Amino acid sequence: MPATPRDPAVDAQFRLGRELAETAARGVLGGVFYVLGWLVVAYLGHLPRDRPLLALGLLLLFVGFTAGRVLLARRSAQAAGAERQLLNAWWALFLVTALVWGGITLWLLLDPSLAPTRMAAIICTIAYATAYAHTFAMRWRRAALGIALLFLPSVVLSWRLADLGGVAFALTVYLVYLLSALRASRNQYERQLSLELALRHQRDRYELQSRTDALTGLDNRREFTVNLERAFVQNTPLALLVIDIDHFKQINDRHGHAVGDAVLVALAERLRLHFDPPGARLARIGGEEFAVLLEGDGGNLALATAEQLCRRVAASPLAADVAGSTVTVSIGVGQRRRQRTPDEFFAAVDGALYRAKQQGRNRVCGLD
Ligand SMILES: Nc1nc2c(ncn2[C@@H]2O[C@H](COP(=O)(O)OP(=O)(O)OP(=O)(O)O)[C@@H](O)[C@H]2O)c(=O)[nH]1
Repeated sequence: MPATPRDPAVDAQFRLGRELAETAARGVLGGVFYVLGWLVVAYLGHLPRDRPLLALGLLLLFVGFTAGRVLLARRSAQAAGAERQLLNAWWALFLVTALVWGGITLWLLLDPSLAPTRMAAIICTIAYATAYAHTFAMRWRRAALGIALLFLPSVVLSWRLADLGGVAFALTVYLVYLLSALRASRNQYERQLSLELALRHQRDRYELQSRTDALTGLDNRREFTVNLERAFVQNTPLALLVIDIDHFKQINDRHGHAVGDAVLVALAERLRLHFDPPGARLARIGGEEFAVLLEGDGGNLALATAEQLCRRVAASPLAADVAGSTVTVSIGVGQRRRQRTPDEFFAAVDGALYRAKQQGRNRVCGLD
């Protein structure tokens, strides 16, 4: 059974897509909280009355940031191929918002006339920084920068303002807590993502196994049926070979089951060399029975290709252990013409294989 290839590029793309989806889901509402925070802070500081233009200008700025988030969320939903640029745009918006809010708190703390609104501003700052630590740990360095932009002005200035001494201590302790919470969230995010990737790999592996023949690695009968039905629906030129090893029971009886298996594996390898996947779909559809679906131009050459294969198998031993005895195959082959269903087509080609067996084996029979 072939192993499922683990493609690091596919994993990286999955991580990026997942990160963008989570950033968009968590980020889209955040802008509204800055608008609300600013409304409260401006109201408590009597800014609409004392400095209406500034109050309105900052309100419009936060509304603009929120609109930017909504636009980015829309684009993120159809991001195929532009995930990295969109993530950078999200973070630019987050960090600019944090910078503006940090600047506002700096101003509020420095201006004694705005003392009544300081606590509201600090509480909003704590809330915004907490959101960074718990919901944006996917990029911990950027989140730490966001926390610093929001929080440092409050921490630094509260240490310098005599009336905020107690708050300064609490803010400093909280900042340390936030940074450790950010680290913990980051580890949890990574663990969850790794688990999800492992589950995806497991799902892909089971999915591949359900389509593949365990011994030869070719498609199994179920996959063959799916491909035959699909090719039928697409209505492109289509040919089918059904190949059966002659007297396979004798090979098992004479040389043992393990050698029989080796012959099956060797024939599968011969088929891979003889045909040209993916133009041909190769399957093991029964014990010692194989099928080849040829789509497109290859279908026109089916009879000649089948005869060549038949000759080549008879000419050289399929596996070292049966070198003394000749292994041959019988092949039924046909192009899709009047058959109305995949079952009808398969039955017709299988009938051709039956005739090849009846006529003495080691030969190719086409449709009547
Ligand atoms: N080694 C091995 N043998 C298998 C496997 N699957 C089926 N067989 C054997 O394949 C043999 C098929 O025998 P038959 O159906 O009588 O066909 P045959 O001997 O090839 O005779 P003709 O098809 O008439 O030429 C049986 O002995 C099965 O046990 C397998 O996976 N490995």
